[in-house]
Amino acid sequence: MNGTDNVGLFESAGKTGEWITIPQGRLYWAPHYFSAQQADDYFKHLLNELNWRQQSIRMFGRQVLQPRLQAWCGDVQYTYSGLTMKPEPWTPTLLAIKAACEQAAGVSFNSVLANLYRHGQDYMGFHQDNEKELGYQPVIASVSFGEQRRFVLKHIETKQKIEFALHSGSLLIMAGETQTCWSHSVPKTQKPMQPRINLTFRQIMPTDNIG
Ligand SMILES: O=C(O)CCC(=O)C(=O)O
Ligand SMILES: [Fe+2]
Repeated sequence: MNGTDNVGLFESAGKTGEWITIPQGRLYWAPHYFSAQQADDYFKHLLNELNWRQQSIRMFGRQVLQPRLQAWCGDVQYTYSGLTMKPEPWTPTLLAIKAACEQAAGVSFNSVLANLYRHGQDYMGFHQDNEKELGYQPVIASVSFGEQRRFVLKHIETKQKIEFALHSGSLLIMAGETQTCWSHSVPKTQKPMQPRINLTFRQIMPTDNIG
């Protein structure tokens, strides 16, 4: 990680991570939250268990296929970029990982967006996870299994960039003002890349409760 001060050290059940204060945001970074073996097992299970789909979203009035596969699981549906995703049920693997993430995050999650980057040409462009269903200052826990990919945070105003190498077994939590003041992305690359699975756990408010 570059360009920030690391503040405080945090331990949870022997899995060491730290909360990091960035300008207008807060991150928790635990590079080895899951062991390499555990991460490898999770990768294989998730690859088989989840109902991976390549979905299309509306962009500039056109339907565009997303450059990755996704699955949405949990207790509530979710709409973003004009795409409403009905949730698939939790699997035992997802529930185990969710519990581990909740321990570090100190909050509970009711949904997960799973992303499968099949190769280096699969990516996620700069975006903010700031839908109103996520509420004020959402806490989003992101775990990675499989291939290591770059994760780039960019401050909306100052354009400052902070980069993480999200390798297998790592946990990154975004909290505080991070979704308001920063966007984030997983860039594509020409380098040969093996598949990577990312899970982002979220707490979604049921849409009827939003005024
Ligand atoms: O794959 C990642 O690390 C990021 C995923 C992400 O930003 C998202 O699902 O909103
Ligand atoms: Fe995101």
